[in-house]
Amino acid sequence: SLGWTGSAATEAEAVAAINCSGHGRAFLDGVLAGGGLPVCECNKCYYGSDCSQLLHDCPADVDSGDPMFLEAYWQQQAASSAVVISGWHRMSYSTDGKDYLSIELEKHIRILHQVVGNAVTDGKFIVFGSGSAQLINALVYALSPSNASSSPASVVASVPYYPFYKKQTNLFETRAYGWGGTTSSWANASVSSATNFIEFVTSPNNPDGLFKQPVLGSSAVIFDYAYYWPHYSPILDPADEDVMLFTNSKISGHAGSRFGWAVIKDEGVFERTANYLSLNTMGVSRDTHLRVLKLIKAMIAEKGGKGDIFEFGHRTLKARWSKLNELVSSSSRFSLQQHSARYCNYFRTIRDPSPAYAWLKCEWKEEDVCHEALRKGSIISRSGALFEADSRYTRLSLIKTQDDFDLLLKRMQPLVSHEEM
Ligand SMILES: C=C(NCc1c(COP(=O)(O)O)cnc(C)c1O)C(=O)O
Repeated sequence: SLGWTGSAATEAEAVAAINCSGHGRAFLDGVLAGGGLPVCECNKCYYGSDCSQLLHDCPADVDSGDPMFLEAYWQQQAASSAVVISGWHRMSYSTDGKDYLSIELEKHIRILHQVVGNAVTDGKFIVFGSGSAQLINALVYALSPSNASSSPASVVASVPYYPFYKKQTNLFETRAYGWGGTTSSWANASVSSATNFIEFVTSPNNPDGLFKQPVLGSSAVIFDYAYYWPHYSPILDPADEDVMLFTNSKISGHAGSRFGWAVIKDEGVFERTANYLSLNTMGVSRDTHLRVLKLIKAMIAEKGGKGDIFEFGHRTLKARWSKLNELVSSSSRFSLQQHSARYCNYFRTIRDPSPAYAWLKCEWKEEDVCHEALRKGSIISRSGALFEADSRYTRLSLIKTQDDFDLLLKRMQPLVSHEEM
């Protein structure tokens, strides 16, 4: 018999057995329906107690980068990815590692980077964050001048950029740093050496999927490698920068677990970042440490095997890209960001990028606000204006559920069948 874990296992199995017709799932902590079992939580546009009904005039929602394309993978890896949390698991504020880190989890993060070959972590420090979202401002704080006498750091990014960089900097700004606009607005200005910049560089980029490099030769650059994983990108050389940001949301797909990390070379910057986390939340939930360790161990164990998550992710996104490319190239109405194939050190072959997002351009003259044109075609996308780019562009998330992607194609089909008036 299973002893004290028996009831936890029985509950988990019962909820996993609830049938939601493949268009939803039930959770242990879901709202209880009649009969005392949690309800099915349905994918967009599906409804009914078992999610089997499809709403006919429901828009395809490809707005958020919600990485649900990996849910199917973990349902296939049920045994290797489950963990039982005892009632007395890590109740203390303190952890076994310094600065609210867990020793085994930090070790396995380093192994994961080694196995994938996408980053150098030897001789560098690691800080955990509740999502890399929490580390965005922690790193800006850590890289800003600590004495009031120096001029504030100007936080900048190149268009199109992930909106959080500007939103968070504006919300949390102090006299030590503030949002300094886009790099292009500084390119021509006579930049005095006194202006110290903190430049965000996302590579591959959100939303356009392109590899990016720093533009201003800033003293401090935060490289956001959220998408530098084989699901989305050929793995060229291991990234080896002073400040690198990663998120598990886009690796295992567990955005809901809120776990990211920074890899930092300079000890002073590490200490300031760790101090921020200590004062902000005293680290990341230890329950999350346990779960993420289990997931990372499973991903490492399956490398190169039939359960390799990166093979699953790449295969899934490659298939989605080929269907989307086929649709878009059949008409002059839209165009997609062109990507070039590169040799991938992970798959040891030349491969196309399969970015998380499609950066779609509306080519017809009168459709200069692209996300509105798509909305009329019952597609919810994320406007290019949010990335400070031209409204002729809009972002399509390709990493949501298969239902979301299938509905996107269904809604795109009629749009590419018309010709310009
Ligand atoms: C979910 C989305 N972005 C997450 C993201 C994040 C935040 O992810 P976290 O789940 O907070 O770790 C950080 N950096 C970049 C470049 C990102 O794209 C999105 O753009 O829809």
